[in-house]
Amino acid sequence: MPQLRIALAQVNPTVGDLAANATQTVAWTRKAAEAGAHVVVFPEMSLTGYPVEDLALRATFAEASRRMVDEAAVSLADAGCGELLVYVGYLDADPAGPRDAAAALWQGEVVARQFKHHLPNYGVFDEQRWFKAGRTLDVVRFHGVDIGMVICEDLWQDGGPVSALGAAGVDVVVSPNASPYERSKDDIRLPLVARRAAEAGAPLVYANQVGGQDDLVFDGDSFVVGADGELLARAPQFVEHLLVADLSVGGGSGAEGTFGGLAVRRRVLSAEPVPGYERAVPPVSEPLSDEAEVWSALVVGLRDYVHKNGFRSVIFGFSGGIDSAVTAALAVDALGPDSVHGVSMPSRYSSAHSRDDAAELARRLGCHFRVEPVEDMVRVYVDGLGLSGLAEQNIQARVRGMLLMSLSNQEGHLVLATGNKTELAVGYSTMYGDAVGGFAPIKDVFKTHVWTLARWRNASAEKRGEVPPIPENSIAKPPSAELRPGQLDTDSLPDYAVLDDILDDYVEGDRGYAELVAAGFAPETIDRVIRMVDRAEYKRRQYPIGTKITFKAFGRDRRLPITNRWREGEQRSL
Ligand SMILES: Nc1ncnc2c1ncn2[C@@H]1O[C@H](COP(=O)(O)OP(=O)(O)OC[C@H]2O[C@@H]([n+]3cccc(C(=O)O)c3)[C@H](O)[C@@H]2O)[C@@H](O)[C@H]1O
Ligand SMILES: Nc1ncnc2c1ncn2[C@@H]1O[C@H](COP(=O)(O)OP(=O)(O)OP(=O)(O)O)[C@@H](O)[C@H]1O
Ligand SMILES: NC(=O)CC[C@H](N)C(=O)O
Repeated sequence: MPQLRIALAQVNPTVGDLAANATQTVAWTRKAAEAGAHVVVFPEMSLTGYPVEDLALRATFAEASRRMVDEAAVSLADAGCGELLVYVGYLDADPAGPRDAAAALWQGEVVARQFKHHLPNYGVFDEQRWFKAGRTLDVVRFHGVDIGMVICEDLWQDGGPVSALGAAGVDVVVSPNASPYERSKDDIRLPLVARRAAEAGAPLVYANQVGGQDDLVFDGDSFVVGADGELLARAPQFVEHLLVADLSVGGGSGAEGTFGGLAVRRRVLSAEPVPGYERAVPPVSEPLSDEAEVWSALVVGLRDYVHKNGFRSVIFGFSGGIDSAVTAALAVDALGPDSVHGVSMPSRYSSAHSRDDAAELARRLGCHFRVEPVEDMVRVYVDGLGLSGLAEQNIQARVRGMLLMSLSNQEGHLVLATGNKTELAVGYSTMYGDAVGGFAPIKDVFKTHVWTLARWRNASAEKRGEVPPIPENSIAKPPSAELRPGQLDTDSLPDYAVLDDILDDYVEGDRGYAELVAAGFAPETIDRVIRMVDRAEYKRRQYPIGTKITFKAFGRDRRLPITNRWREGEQRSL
């Protein structure tokens, strides 16, 4: 039976940096060559990065991407990797329009080229705006093995391109992917791909991107399944990795023609099987636990946003509360303590424990910390403008926001916003105040989940014999914005456990009023929450982006009009 060693290059490309991504392709192919691989599979659009969004519509970018594929083929050959068959992803364009494309490179040339067939157009994806769909499948015979390819969403279609490849006959299917992380998505992908392998009647090689890109983070988790769906190899999540797997597969006996409406083309590169060699046992990495997975997603999303945008450090307010404490622990895990600057900005309403807890947090993390009282600055506005009530309360948050932005301008740190998904949902933040910043690491984490993550992070530190980073007091105390004497979040909001349950149903589940009542929530609480959520749309639009970890994150996943008189449960007939 012919053998083939396949390497999955789980890399972290940077959108738009064609030259760096091509250099990365050569470097990782070299590693694959050293590992004795015959075939290397990179993620979807690995030369351009993913998603390129409206860059896809720029003719100059598409042209540069097409040129880079040819240059990459030559560079690979020049680097002594010409005998490896290398699958890369890139942006193509032809008279029909832009294409999400993959190419097979061999001996300095592009030997196969295929466009994505199914263009996802839901959630965060707008691919029908960006690309035209392909209609062909390019199979190559390499070392006597027929290799077909499909790109990401093509795998998610029952009876799609994979079943066409199965009908045409292939020995292996390789698949470049850029599948963004969402909680528990890995539990869906593996059985899905196993079903596709059965449909193809061949092993399936699933190579996924890793790393952060704006509000998306990719977990990698690349793997190989056999024709029977058995998991043969699996890469670790959230790190760049070269996964190498040996496959013994049936030798090329497929047909050309039209299958499932798609034209299957074939090209023979080399009919001779590779001489027998000793197979290695491929590694099967264990997936991370639920909380470790979310934590890693938030760390990688933050780190890549900061570094890929040219920053070396971040700054934000340390209030002694749980949100800024979790943000600080994430920032230190992502960037190291020397790149994190905490600022305590006490006002007349700040409690002694909030200052102490903030200082203790900084001590435990070993990050930079300073105290900048805001009382005098606040007084200038309050007295000068005659502010009172909510206006007086909010000016404290606004002075803090201005102070942080000024330090950012002066010292070059990126400002982080510390708001969580619950606050964002109900509009519980001050615009141009605690909502300022360039990136919001926990904006897709519900408040109750913030506490869970804090406890998990402390417990995992303890297990390693390290100091738990988050002061116990920040976890245990009742949350307060401290904008007026004795203020508690629960003065304005329902209890967070109830609130998060309703939000989960209304925001994530898109449930209607009657369904929320049927779920057992008190009608007056539902009314109140729905009104707060709907009214806060304008605030969310102005909020910084942050890493998506849920099925439906605020932003591209949930696009609602701001000017909107529809209210659940308030419909009247004429
Ligand atoms: N549809 C619309 N489109 C565009 N802009 C709109 C708007 N509706 C109001 N606005 C503007 O928004 C302003 C109101 O928003 P804003 O100034 O932010 O103020 P607002 O939402 O009225 O008050 C902030 C709330 O968040 C709470 N808070 C603040 C800070 C931190 C925390 C925390 O615990 O983390 C909580 C605070 O206790 C208070 O309940 C209006 O004065 C108006 O200028
Ligand atoms: N006294 C303060 N010193 C420094 N930063 C502050 C202070 N008060 C608020 N902030 C900043 O504003 C954010 C909003 O905090 P606030 O105390 O209003 O409520 P919160 O949403 O419960 O946040 P946290 O749990 O971090 O306190 C904080 O996370 C922090 O970054
Ligand atoms: N890039 C894509 O086609 C991604 C879509 C796919 N359903 C996924 O999230 O895995």
